[in-house]
Amino acid sequence: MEQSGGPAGSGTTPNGTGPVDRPEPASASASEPAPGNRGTGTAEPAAAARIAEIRVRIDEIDRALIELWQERAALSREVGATRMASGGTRLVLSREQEILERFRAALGADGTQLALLLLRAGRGPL
Ligand SMILES: C=C(O[C@@H]1C=C(C(=O)O)C=C[C@H]1O)C(=O)O
Repeated sequence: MEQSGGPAGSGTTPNGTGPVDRPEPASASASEPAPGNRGTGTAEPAAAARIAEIRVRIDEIDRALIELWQERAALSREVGATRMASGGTRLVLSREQEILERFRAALGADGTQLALLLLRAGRGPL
């Protein structure tokens, strides 16, 4: 995958002053981290240990997000089916606007994009 922050493999940010942002070495070399630190992106043991610890929580959060995402989509589909079976509309745009605004207020422009994906997950593309 393309790395951001400078030309591939340059090892510096665009102005050359920022932190090093180079991809992991593809194969064993002098600069490769010790085996216990592999995959953390640093050869410094204390930093590698902290990164591994934080990643445990990140993985928990990701699992919860995926589960909540799927639950929300199923509930949204159920609302749509219930409404249509009762002669109602498939969508309620005023409610979708409220949700978009909720996410925008909390997270800014990325929140709007996230809410659009959430809404789409529950009803498919328009
Ligand atoms: C779930 C509903 O139906 C649709 C889906 C929505 C959603 O995923 O949040 C919101 C509005 C509706 O277009 C609802 O009306 O609450």
